[in-house]
Amino acid sequence: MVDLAVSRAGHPWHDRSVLPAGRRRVRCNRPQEAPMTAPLLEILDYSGAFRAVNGELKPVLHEVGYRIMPGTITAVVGETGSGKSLTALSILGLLPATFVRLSGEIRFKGRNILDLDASASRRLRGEQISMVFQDARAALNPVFTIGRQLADTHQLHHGGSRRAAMAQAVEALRRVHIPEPERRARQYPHEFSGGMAQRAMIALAALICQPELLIMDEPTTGLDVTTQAEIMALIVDLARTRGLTVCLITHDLGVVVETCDAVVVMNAGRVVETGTTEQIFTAPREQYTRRLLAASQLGEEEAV
Ligand SMILES: Nc1ncnc2c1ncn2[C@@H]1O[C@H](COP(=O)(O)OP(=O)(O)OP(=O)(O)O)[C@@H](O)[C@H]1O
Repeated sequence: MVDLAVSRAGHPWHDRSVLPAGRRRVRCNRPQEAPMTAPLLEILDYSGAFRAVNGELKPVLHEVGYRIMPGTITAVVGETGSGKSLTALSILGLLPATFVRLSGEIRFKGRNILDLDASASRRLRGEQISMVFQDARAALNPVFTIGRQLADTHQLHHGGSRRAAMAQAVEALRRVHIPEPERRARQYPHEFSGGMAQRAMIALAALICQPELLIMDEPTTGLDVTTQAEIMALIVDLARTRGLTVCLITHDLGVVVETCDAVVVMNAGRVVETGTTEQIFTAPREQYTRRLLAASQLGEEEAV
């Protein structure tokens, strides 16, 4: 397994014209850090299946294994149905009832989180790992204002007065560049645009919850290119200024080459290849990866 600990400095692909026309490159420019040793998250030989109505097991994840090093942005890429989301949902314990774990471990800071009791698991997932889903408006509660949702979560995690929690909510909206945050805090999710709702979700998941690991499942899908770039710039900024570790599930290899430190390539429930973004985009080892890059017209030109 490749350690996804990387330095961003001097990636040769930074100088290559691999971005589609009109794309803005968002760079982390994180200073070179001391070598990191322990992964924040480690998935080991994780296999799982869905139980059909007739009781049969249909395997969907096959000995999945990858590591995410602290402070990095790691992309998980692969075609639809390759197991990216199921693996992420396994980290959060949000799997459908019909999913059966067949083997493996998911270690967070060295501890297997699949064996925690329900309350320890809830605490860990609320406080140290949080997730941003693709459709932020659907993930937010439609009957409460955005400010109230952020303030409630702030109080739940950090206690304190209602007034202080609301001030933190407004500040979090400001930090994610929502204009007029005081006024916006009094609005409901349906009054937010898709991009603004995604920012509010990031404010909630990253700034209010203050997790160590933020999992983002297609956070920019459905947004226009400019909003996508702004959202990714925000995530990169949070990773750089707060040491946030990000696992980014995406189909958009343009976003990956612009923003990520490391890449996990999945296909048909298996990890095909892992490496630094530079390795994956300039010297992919596996044919599947080369095909994926060729299909997106990024990285190696070779069409396989
Ligand atoms: N609730 C479910 N019941 C049965 N099979 C499921 C269920 N959810 C997912 N699967 C199957 O598990 C496999 C992995 O799905 P998963 O959602 O992890 O893929 P993905 O890589 O995230 O795809 P996408 O990019 O389309 O989101 C697929 O074959 C999918 O059909």
